[in-house]
Amino acid sequence: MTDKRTTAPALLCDVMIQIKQRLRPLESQEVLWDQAAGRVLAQAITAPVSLPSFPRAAMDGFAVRSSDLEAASPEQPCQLQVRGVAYPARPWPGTVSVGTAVRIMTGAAIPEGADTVAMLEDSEVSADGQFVSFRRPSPPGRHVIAVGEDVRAGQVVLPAGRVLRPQDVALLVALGLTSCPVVRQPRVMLLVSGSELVPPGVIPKVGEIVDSNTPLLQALIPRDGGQVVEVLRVPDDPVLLRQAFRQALTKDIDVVLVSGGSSTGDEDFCPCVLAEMGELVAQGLAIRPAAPTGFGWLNRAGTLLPVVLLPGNPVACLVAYELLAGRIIRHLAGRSLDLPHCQRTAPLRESWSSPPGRLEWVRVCIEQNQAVPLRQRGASSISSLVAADGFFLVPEEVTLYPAGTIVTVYLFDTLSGQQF
Ligand SMILES: Nc1nc2c(c(=O)[nH]1)N[C@H]1C(S)=C(S)[C@@H](COP(=O)(O)OP(=O)(O)OC[C@H]3O[C@@H](n4cnc5c(N)ncnc54)[C@H](O)[C@@H]3O)O[C@H]1N2
Ligand code: MOO
Repeated sequence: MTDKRTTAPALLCDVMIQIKQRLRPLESQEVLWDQAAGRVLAQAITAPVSLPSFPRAAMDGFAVRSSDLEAASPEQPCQLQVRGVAYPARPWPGTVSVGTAVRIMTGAAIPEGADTVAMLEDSEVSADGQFVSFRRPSPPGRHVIAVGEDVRAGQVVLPAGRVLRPQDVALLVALGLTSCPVVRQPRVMLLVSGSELVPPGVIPKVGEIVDSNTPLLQALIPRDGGQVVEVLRVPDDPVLLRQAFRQALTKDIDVVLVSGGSSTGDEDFCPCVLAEMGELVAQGLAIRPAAPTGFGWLNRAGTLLPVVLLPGNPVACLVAYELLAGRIIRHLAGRSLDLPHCQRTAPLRESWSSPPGRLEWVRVCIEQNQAVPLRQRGASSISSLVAADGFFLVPEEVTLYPAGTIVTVYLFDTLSGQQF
């Protein structure tokens, strides 16, 4: 094995520039509507039809000719002859002629001849049901949903790049579309290195620890539109690591995330193996925590496979995922590179000093609308991640945020149900 870290830590932004230059979002695939929510639309959708496609009643009442009720007043009600009933599934087939009305239910097609719906509440029906009278006019278009009022045929209803929401899928289906083109989901391989690791559910002996990074990553990756398709646990052994990297080259995957073995310890072989078998672009990033994070490429038959070396410490693993790996997955998935968290601003309750030249990721709680950095700062403390409401970032050039500085807090909870 060659020498350990010898170069200065790379800037995260420089690594991201290379990634954007060398990697394109994945190709599109057609999915059925029931698989579309949460996927990224690959092409804009143009409405093939108008919605509604026929004029519809917005209220229960009577479809009438507005001109018939022009003179209606409490003193001189207008009486019309009732000719039939229009239901949503059973349109009334005739034409509403002068002096006539058709009872109509909400959602039913407005029959020919009628141009307004007089509400049921404004009507008085004769005992035999043959006539109906109105005490006030109903202007043209009243309680009628016109053709194209919701969507006009030819209109762009959803732009390319949209992460489809449930209501977007409802619109697609309402327009008669049963599938749509979406960006293929990046397929991710997790390569989990560490001789001390036992899989989730196995009771560790002394010296062993449970692999908690795999569940962490398996839960984070779908948030960014990726799919974990392979998980491989490998002891800290360069021969087995080389074998695992070779295996990665045979798999139908788009990204490799390696957990552990990224640093300078005697058994941290991942950077060297990556350098040997591909290209190690960065060994160490100017970030804190997760400084040992590495990045590089494997070359699979001319196609570049990005490889992120995530530090083994759980907090560092999460930070390296959020700042680098998650961004690569979102880029491939056609999503924004911005952090996907809900954000809020809050003043810092106490001052915060930060090392120069490193982007710092700080765990924080929101208390009484103030951002309170956590006391527990260890890179192996999973409970600190659980206790935190979110994090804020301190840019490379900042060394001090005095108390009261307004920081942007990225919240771990994705829905804003939480009350602070
Ligand atoms: N001399 C130096 N030593 C270290 C440096 C350094 O710059 N110089 N950096 C430290 C930092 S910062 C970190 S972070 C760690 C990163 O180390 P590795 O990526 O090589 O990770 P490991 O040594 O394999 O593990 C570190 C720690 O995390 C535990 N671990 C590993 N994998 C998992 C997992 N899947 N689930 C839960 N916990 C895991 C592992 O047991 C170790 O306790 O290096 C420092 N050292
Ligand atoms: O990245 Mo390490 O977790 O800073 O200790």
